[in-house]
Amino acid sequence: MGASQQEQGPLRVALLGCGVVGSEVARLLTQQSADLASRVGAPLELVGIAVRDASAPRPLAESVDRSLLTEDAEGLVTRADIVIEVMGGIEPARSLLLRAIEAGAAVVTANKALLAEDGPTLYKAADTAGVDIYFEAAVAGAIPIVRPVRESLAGDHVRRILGIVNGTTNYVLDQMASTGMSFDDAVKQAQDLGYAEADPTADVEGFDAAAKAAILASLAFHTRVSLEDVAREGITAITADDVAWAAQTGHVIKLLAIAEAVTGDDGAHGVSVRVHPALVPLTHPLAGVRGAFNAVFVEADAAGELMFYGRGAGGSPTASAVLGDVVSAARHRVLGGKGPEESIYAALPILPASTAVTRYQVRLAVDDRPGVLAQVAQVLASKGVSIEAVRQPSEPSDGTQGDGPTGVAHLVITTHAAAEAALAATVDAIAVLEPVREITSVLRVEGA
Ligand SMILES: NC(=O)C1=CN([C@@H]2O[C@H](COP(=O)(O)OP(=O)(O)OC[C@H]3O[C@@H](n4cnc5c(N)ncnc54)[C@H](O)[C@@H]3O)[C@@H](O)[C@H]2O)C=CC1
Ligand SMILES: N[C@@H](CC=O)C(=O)O
Ligand code: NA
Repeated sequence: MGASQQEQGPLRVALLGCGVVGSEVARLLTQQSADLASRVGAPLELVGIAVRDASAPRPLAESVDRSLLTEDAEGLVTRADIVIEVMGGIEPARSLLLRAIEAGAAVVTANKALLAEDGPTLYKAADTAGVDIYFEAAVAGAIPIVRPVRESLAGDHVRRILGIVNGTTNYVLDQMASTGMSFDDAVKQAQDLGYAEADPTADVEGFDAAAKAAILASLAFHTRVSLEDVAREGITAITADDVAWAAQTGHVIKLLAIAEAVTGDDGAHGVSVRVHPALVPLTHPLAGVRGAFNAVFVEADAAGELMFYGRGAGGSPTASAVLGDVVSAARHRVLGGKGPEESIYAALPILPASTAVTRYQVRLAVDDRPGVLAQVAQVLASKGVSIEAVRQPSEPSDGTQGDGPTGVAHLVITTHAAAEAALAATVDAIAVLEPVREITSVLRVEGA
């Protein structure tokens, strides 16, 4: 350690929230204090942990001094050099972060919901105050993806980001596919394991993935993208039957987040961002992303394809990302310098998700008699939707439809890439054909 570093006094660190992530941040800050001091060039002193109820029992590592727990979050943020926000929600998290920034503190947050709703207010406040704002933990937990997109790829042109960015839904879909567990039981397990948000609706309805997609899209395309710009569909409509049929046809269902450069009908360039369940071929690397793991593919003009993989949820992995940000902010305090500011110079229009063309798989139950397939194919042709494959598989081996009516055949039609509107019109026309009993599901196919 150099002389100037030895003279540096401790940096005061305030922690807001002591739940799944906060308790692990506190543990790492205290257990690894010697290493952190060496890496930063100054000790990091945890000066307080804001909680709702300081007397409530909570599992905390022995290294953490319980007298640091306080219910005075407002007072705490004004006496710190670095404020870590891991309490979640919009308020009071936003007000506390703004207050910390105004008081001159650098801030680190894992709060994707807040960033996707009102990130620009925080970024502007941080720019005005000349302090750092870091948020690696807000997207894909432990996986370094914010920093690579925000900094490492700052000299390139990102074309597309495609990934699994929600651990809870990936865990749920994986459990349903691999063990036959029910949706509700799998969600409960994800909650018990610390993957789910305080309200797991945010996970299963796709809000959490949409917030992360908005954050990544903003960084990748130098354009403000907020939660409401993201076309969102969660996994609550996915049935055990869908999961079984996906396997039968060589796929697995994943909740995907996709942000891509698109060209509108008028030739204008823009960005489209969407989150929805999709069929992924078993041969694609995303199909092998199990449990609460996440994976993100980035396609950039010069770099080509990049893949980021790791634990996307859970206390310890998320705390790792938080601590990395704390070290960056702390180094700036010691050595000078500052992290990047918001980059929105491109200001691209946000185009509807329907601008993107994708392949689809349409599953339907029809009368089991000659000529039906020809009728269905005729509708597809008349709507300009090209067929890639038609299968009439036997029912899934788990018998999910095994006691259905006799005389019924199941058709699985995979299309070539088609526009959303053309596909919707096609499905509507097929549904009213006389031998068609039911359109069982319509799912996008990605990653072929
Ligand atoms: N759990 C995970 O795997 C990940 C969580 N995150 C984000 O990290 C943040 C925290 O998540 P978790 O630790 O899982 O949540 P949690 O619900 O386990 O912990 C939140 C903590 O903040 C405290 N808190 C909430 N409002 C408060 C207030 N007004 N005053 C004082 N304390 C308050 C709660 O009492 C609780 O201790 C959220 O923004 C979440 O989206 C990000 C990545 C992964
Ligand atoms: N609830 C989130 C936690 C991490 O961001 C998830 O399941 O991915
Ligand atoms: Na991350």
